[in-house]
Amino acid sequence: MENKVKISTQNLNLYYGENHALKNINLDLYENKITAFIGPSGCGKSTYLKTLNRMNDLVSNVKIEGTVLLDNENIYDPQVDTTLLRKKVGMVFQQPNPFPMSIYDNIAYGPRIHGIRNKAQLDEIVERSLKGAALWDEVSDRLKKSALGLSGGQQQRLCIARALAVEPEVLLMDEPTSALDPISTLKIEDLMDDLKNKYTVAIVTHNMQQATRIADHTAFFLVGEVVEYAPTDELFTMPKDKRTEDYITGRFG
Ligand SMILES: Nc1ncnc2c1ncn2[C@@H]1O[C@H](COP(=O)(O)OP(=O)(O)OP(=O)(O)O)[C@@H](O)[C@H]1O
Repeated sequence: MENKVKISTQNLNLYYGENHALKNINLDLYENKITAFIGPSGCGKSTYLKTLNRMNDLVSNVKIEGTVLLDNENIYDPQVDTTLLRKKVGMVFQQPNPFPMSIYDNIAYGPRIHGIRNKAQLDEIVERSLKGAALWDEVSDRLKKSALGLSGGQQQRLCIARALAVEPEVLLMDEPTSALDPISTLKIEDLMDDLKNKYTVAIVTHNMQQATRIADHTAFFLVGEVVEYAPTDELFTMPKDKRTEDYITGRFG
């Protein structure tokens, strides 16, 4: 299948005060594909991920230059409504962070904020989102119970369901399995493979095996730069840059 660009990053620079954390990033994310960002700690992977739905806007003393096109529209245009942007480009974090409320209310939270009040409609969204996150069968009989009673892996799938509830087009995941056991990790990886049929997915991971298992494309970051970006199997079997080769063979990082 041909690669269609969903997000195009052009000459993106980001500074935290004096720290030039992203250096001239040019990278395209493809629709209905999973793109992984790998690289040593502090190289800018999370920072880059967060530029894709303007989460860094919330950091004080940050300066962002360049362009990020989502379906050919610049998300950094001053006219852009960041609430709507973040509805389109959802995010899942490293630590599962369900709200201290029922499973149902966790999922209904976003749709309610966007004005949906009708009970039947909310019921339908909750069921669809939990099914989409492969959690429905495990929780359908306890929707009114606290989300905090779920296991870590279930909580992370709940957070994915919460992201799906507002019908995003892109899902950003920042090390979504690093706090989970191997079985929960495999469940989330299977789920991601499903999700890409409907969404465009970007994931930061420290786990190179994970990138090879799930990602269509992988970008290798080093001190704020993208050193190499390629189809995952190429990047891991025939890296073009010596620094990529050194990293994937475990010589540093
Ligand atoms: N909110 C912030 N304010 C100031 N500096 C920050 C902030 N967030 C990140 N940085 C700095 O930006 C650089 C890139 O950090 P970032 O978290 O993006 O790296 P990373 O590759 O995701 O690292 P890790 O794998 O450890 O999560 C680092 O030098 C970090 O100290």
